[in-house]
Amino acid sequence: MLHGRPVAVLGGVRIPFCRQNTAYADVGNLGMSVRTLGALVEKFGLHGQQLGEVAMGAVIKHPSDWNLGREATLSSGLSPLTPGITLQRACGTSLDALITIGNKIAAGQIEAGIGGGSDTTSDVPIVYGQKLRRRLLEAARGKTTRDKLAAFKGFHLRELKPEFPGVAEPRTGKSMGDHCEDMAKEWNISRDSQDELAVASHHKLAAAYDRGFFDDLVVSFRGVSRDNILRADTSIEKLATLKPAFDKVSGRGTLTAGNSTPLTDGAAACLLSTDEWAAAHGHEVLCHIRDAQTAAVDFVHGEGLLMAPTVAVPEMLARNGLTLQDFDLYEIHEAFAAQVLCTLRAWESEDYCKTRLGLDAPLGRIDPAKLNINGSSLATGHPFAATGARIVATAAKELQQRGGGRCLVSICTAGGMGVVAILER
Ligand SMILES: CC(=O)SCCNC(=O)CCNC(=O)[C@H](O)C(C)(C)COP(=O)(O)OP(=O)(O)OC[C@H]1O[C@@H](n2cnc3c(N)ncnc32)[C@H](O)[C@@H]1OP(=O)(O)O
Repeated sequence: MLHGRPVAVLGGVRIPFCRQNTAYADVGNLGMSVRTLGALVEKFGLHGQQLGEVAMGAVIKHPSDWNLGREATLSSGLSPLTPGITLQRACGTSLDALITIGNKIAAGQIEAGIGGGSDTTSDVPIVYGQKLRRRLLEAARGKTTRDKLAAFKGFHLRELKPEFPGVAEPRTGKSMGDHCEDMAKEWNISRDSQDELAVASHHKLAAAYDRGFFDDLVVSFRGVSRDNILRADTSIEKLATLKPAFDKVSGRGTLTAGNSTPLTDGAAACLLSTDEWAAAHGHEVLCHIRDAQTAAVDFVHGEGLLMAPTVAVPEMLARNGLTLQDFDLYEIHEAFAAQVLCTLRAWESEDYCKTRLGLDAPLGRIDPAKLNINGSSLATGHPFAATGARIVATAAKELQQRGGGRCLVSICTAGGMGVVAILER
């Protein structure tokens, strides 16, 4: 989809992203989403207005969040006649939310809508095992005290053992970091190159904050005004001292706390519309979403878990008659420094491009000076479902400030998928 009416990006906002168990430990997805949507409503003067749709998502979600998109909309200041939907594609969630809104706009179903996402790694749903859950339901249904007590016949204390949401892939039992460590070994990605990319991300983000780039993109929340993950004073020498975080035994582990995204809380959202709606409401169009694509890899049988963007991008380029070099900016989500470097190396590899991607020649090298120029997830942090909207808001503003250009957005996700898009002004 998206090839219908042009889909305009009018802008976005986010709250500062915060390390797990810090400033947002007691807020949860709904609180973060409401603050973010409320700020977007404020920024674009949307009080009381009815939009076509709000699509929000969260990866780690409480049942009490209910339909997060609708619940957050109801507290955002928008008209209660604005519908809301909740969706989820792991780390690609809010880019997918924006594509969903964009497709509705392109198809002529709505004139304007919001896409975004939120994630908490602090206020996570911790549940009891199935046996105790069944007992509790049975007890709740019991009409008499005797019935209720009967539900606990044979109860054992071990049933109280809590179950935490896992960060491991259900099919492999390995964490994202374990999978990315495998990828780094397969593609011979050195520790130094990972640390260099991580330090550069922090320095670029700090510089962007210092020159005021984020002044209208990041709204303070809970007394925080900048991502508390950002370390402007980090250095390659400091990162070199950190121990491997995932492969701790082989002596060949290269992923550390410094070149991996930390567990993060945060939320972000963007406003999309038709060109006509933007003009009628007095808003500048920052850029358009030209196209988008998703792909998946068979990580269960050996492909790199986070390599799906390498497949999605050439499919999207071919459809649009573009080469990998036809971009002024590249926003590649930094799940791990190694994942970005594996992706770039794969696109440069003649063997991979021919045998895996079915291309005649490698996609080639990109200009590193155009990559994540305002920092990315290694420095901002990565609240899974918020990252896509953070990236689109950042890239749209950068394109507007430059007065034109084209940006490739690329996000890898858990479950071996990739979501990519082209932004253009
Ligand atoms: C598709 C996707 O996006 S997949 C990605 C999904 N996300 C994930 O999987 C999250 C991955 N990350 C993690 O699991 C965790 O952050 C880990 C395991 C990497 C690290 O966890 P922790 O060990 O708790 O990290 P912690 O924040 O304590 O940092 C460890 C040390 O490194 C130091 N450190 C971390 N980053 C930096 C930095 N940039 N500069 C200097 N020092 C740093 C810390 O100060 C700390 O030092 P200390 O031990 O002296 O206090």
